[in-house]
Amino acid sequence: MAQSQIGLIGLGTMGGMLALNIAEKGFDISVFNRTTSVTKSFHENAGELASKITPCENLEDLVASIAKPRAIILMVPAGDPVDQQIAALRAHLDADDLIIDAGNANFHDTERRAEEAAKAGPRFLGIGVSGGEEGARHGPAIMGGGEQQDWDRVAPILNAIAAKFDGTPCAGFMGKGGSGHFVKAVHNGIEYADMQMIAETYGVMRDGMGLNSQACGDIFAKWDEGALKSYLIEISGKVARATDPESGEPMLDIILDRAGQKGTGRWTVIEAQHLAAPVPVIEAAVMARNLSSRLDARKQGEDMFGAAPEALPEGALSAEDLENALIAGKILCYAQGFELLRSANAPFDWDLPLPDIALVWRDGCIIRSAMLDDMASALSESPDRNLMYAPYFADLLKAHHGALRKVVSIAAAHGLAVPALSMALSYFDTMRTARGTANMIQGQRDFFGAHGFERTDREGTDFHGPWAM
Ligand SMILES: NC(=O)C1=CN([C@@H]2O[C@H](COP(=O)(O)OP(=O)(O)OC[C@H]3O[C@@H](n4cnc5c(N)ncnc54)[C@H](OP(=O)(O)O)[C@@H]3O)[C@@H](O)[C@H]2O)C=CC1
Ligand SMILES: O=C(CO)[C@H](O)[C@H](O)COP(=O)(O)O
Repeated sequence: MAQSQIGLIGLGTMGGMLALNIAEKGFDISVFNRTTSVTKSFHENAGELASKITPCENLEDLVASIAKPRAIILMVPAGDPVDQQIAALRAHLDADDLIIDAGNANFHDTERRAEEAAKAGPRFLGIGVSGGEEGARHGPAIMGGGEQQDWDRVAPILNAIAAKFDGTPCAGFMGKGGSGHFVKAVHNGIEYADMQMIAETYGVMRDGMGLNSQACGDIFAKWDEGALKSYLIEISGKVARATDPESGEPMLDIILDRAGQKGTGRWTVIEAQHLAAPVPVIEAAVMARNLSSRLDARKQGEDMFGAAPEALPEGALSAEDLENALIAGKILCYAQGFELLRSANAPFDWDLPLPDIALVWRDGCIIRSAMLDDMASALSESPDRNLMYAPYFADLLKAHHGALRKVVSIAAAHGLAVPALSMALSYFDTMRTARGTANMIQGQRDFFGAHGFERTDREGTDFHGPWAM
């Protein structure tokens, strides 16, 4: 019997769809799931793709059904499940077989697993996959990390299943170790920030401008025809326009305002702090998700102080102001994400291909957006330049930072919380202020701790002030 070209473990939301995608592209695939009934129903429902899929009830059968050297994708939750699967597989695999973790792993875990694999085998590749269920089925973006030879071995399959932008696969090798999962984490950090800023504009429209969900959805749909064209704006419009079949109410009106999270945004800001890389928009987005879960405390605050949001005066803000503010916020947030990627190169001895990352993100992934093609061009021209200083994006910022300031200031004056947009504005203002206020910090540090400071009028690093104790 012919053996499969690849195996996959974990037939959940992502794994099931990836397996169908792989089969559809003409590859024979063996699949295994912890719960056997899932494997059976997956195969029964695979339709005409079923003949390309070998369902397996245990790991021995899975391994035996794959051609050597084997490649097996793991699509299970991050953390212990991945380690458990690797440990279970190790007993059945040869040293030159390849385990591919395609989940959202913390890249530190991927680094560790790559080191363990280098010592004891089997081989190991960590790939970030983005696009959700639909992307996994019809074309995700894929960010690989590990040994180039292992990427090359499975690249024909990964390129075939990836989304295509003008015919180019949205899949790329990012470098060694955990670099693929690091790039995916930063992708998710940007995703958090993008989603949060969109949610903030929705809040201004709903609470400040008194628009209903349908009207907000119509505005998002219009924005999706302009500079903001992106998957997240598109689905925001669809979410806002949807009606709950049970109650007949707008879906948005019956969804609780408590956002879930699986940890990738948090990983991104923790790592950014370790690297001293400023990503304030992403930090604000993670903070906002954390605050969203404090439902009781927020209710207590509203009872005590009165509800914050106030209706805006007629004509105070237009949908165009919000659109332009979002354009500026989006550029600044992506700029921070790419700066974070760059700042990881030296400490991890990576050479992350920033222009290629922008190319990979152009389609298939959750943050795909019309701007990414221009970002790829700007990064190709000058990979070391902050995106906000690239002429194309600098011109957009010059045109739209006024709208960002208007939205943030009017929102603040009327109790409409816009933390991510505010952070985008603060970042922008800080990054165009040659003389900031850290001289005061240095004076304070020297006063209480004799930490020393630099002077504006002399060379040297260890000056002290005439502080009277
Ligand atoms: N959903 C999404 O949009 C995206 C998810 N990801 C990542 O992909 C991975 C899978 O996510 P998703 O498909 O959404 O998750 P699901 O919860 O839909 O599926 C999880 C799968 O993992 C299996 N599983 C769970 N725990 C274990 C375990 N301890 N040992 C073995 N198998 C286990 C489940 O098997 P069983 O049927 O037995 O429970 C199931 O097949 C995660 O790392 C996630 O972060 C990445 C990109 C997008
Ligand atoms: O990786 C993804 C999209 O790119 C997953 O959907 C992930 O679960 C999103 O993160 P969170 O669950 O924390 O919102």
